[in-house]
Amino acid sequence: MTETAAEHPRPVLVVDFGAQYAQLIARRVREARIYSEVIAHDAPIEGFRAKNPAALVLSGGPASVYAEGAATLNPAILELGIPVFGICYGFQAMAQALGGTVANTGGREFGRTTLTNSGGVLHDGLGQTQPVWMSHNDAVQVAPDGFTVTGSTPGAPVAAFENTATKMAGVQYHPEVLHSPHGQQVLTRFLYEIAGLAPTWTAANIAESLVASVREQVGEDGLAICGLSGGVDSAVAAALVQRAIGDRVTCVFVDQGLLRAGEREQVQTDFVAATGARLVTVDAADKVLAELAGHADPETKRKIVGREFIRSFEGAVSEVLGDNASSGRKVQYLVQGTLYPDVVESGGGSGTANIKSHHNVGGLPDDLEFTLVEPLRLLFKDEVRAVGRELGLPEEIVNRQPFPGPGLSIRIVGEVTRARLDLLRRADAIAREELTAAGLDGQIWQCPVVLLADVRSVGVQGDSRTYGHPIVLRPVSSEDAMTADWTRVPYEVLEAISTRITNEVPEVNRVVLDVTSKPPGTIEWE
Ligand SMILES: Nc1ncnc2c1ncn2[C@@H]1O[C@H](COP(=O)(O)OP(=O)(O)OP(=O)(O)O)[C@@H](O)[C@H]1O
Ligand SMILES: O=c1[nH]c(=O)c2[nH+]cn([C@@H]3O[C@H](COP(=O)(O)O)[C@@H](O)[C@H]3O)c2[nH]1
Ligand SMILES: NC(=O)CC[C@H](N)C(=O)O
Ligand SMILES: [Mg+2]
Repeated sequence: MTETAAEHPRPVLVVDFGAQYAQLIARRVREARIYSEVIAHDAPIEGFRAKNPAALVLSGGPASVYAEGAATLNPAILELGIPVFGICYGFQAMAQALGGTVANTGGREFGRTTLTNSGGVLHDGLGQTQPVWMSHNDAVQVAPDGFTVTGSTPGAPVAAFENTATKMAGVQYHPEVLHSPHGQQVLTRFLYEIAGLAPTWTAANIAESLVASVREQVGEDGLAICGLSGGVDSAVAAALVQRAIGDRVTCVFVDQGLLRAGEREQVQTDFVAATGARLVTVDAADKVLAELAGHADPETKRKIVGREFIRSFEGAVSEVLGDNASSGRKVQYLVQGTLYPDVVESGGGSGTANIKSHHNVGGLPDDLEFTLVEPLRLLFKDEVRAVGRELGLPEEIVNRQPFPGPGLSIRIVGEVTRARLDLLRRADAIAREELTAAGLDGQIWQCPVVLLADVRSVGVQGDSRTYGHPIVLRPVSSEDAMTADWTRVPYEVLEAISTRITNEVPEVNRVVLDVTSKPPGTIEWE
């Protein structure tokens, strides 16, 4: 291990004008293997300079550039002398700032549109026309001096422009969404051909840079505990931190009584076997179930779980310190495998709504005394998996389906009781067994099994009337959990699960399938 911190790569900064897709753009830049982060459009110019960006991408946004109070493009950032790419609002803002004109021309376009190419570097090799995804009311009327117009659509005669001398370019459409099939290629052409950047952000470099920043944060003698769940994110976070500070980190696994069948044993054996990490297990089931008693509101349950995790970590400190407990040493740092979707759904983005408080972000108590170490906070799951592979974690861990920290508490719609947990565990084990037996684990992102504890319906079993609970199957496919679709599980497999659950779990007389995408639904029911 080297002792010097690896130099952090110069980022491509995505300047956020209130876009739906700012993080998605950053992710697409990283897919082109160039490091990228999001920055607020109104961050002070010193903030931009401090990041030493390699290029800027100006995002879309809801405002009109000519409107009073619109999110303004600070002209100083165009004078940093670095390449700039504008998307939608960013394209319009750039046009206006550089002397072109933007107006509401009546040419609004939403959804699929055909772009006609007219030369240039961005669209080179894409043929005469290409489908692009649009979402705009305003349009650039006149491109700024020095820019060549390289694309047009029926509603936007100036739909793309570029100035290779100043390394500036922009497009009215959204190259970052999958519905613009050549979008990634266009973005990549900007990065490589116009901005002249090299693809160096690989899993190996990511791991190295994250290890270096953890080492810098925790310092030479800081002690840390790492919340370990058996899931992908905490396993990768633990492995990174282990690399950074060696045995000064101890993993703590908390059993809140909300786990699925077999999970505790799996963490204790698999993870320790794979990494040799020191593991302390906390049994918090009695306390957590007592705290959850009487609560049916999802956000209340999430906050209780979040708070109790921290209380368990605090309680584990003396065991972690062991012989050092009397020496006055402190465990100051708490490592969590928090990912970007956890942050954004908890309302942690700039101006984003709170959808649900993830226990490790929005569910943290106010009196938290640990300093958080969250090396994966800006990444998406597939990026984390790549880092995990790079660190040598086994595929069984890296490919594991996600399971939420609040566990079965957010899969029981209603109050959480031991009897309900027991019922749900039996149903869940059957669903998992059948999906695995059918070889579907690789296709499914995860399959929450949900108990509608306050709903009952009438059934007939063995010629008798039953009045039981429904179980919901929620198999989903996803790339990063930000959006998801319901997985088309073959009917035979669904039938096997339904038959077994209703036969083997006497409290259940109905099994239903959730056929809702995200949005409008979310993956978990609470
Ligand atoms: N049972 C647990 N004991 C200790 N820490 C936990 C536990 N469950 C969750 N955490 C902490 O909360 C973080 C967020 O949980 P989350 O479920 O999102 O991640 P994960 O379990 O590591 O990965 P996955 O998303 O694959 O389940 C974890 O990375 C871990 O730090
Ligand atoms: O550790 C976690 N703590 C939480 O509080 C939490 N809430 C949701 N999830 C997981 O996040 C992903 C997206 O879930 P939703 O569509 O339900 O928001 C899915 O993978 C969910 O399982 C959580 N994970
Ligand atoms: N998606 C966007 O960035 C839209 C930009 C601007 N608000 C328009 O309607 O034209
Ligand atoms: Mg988990």
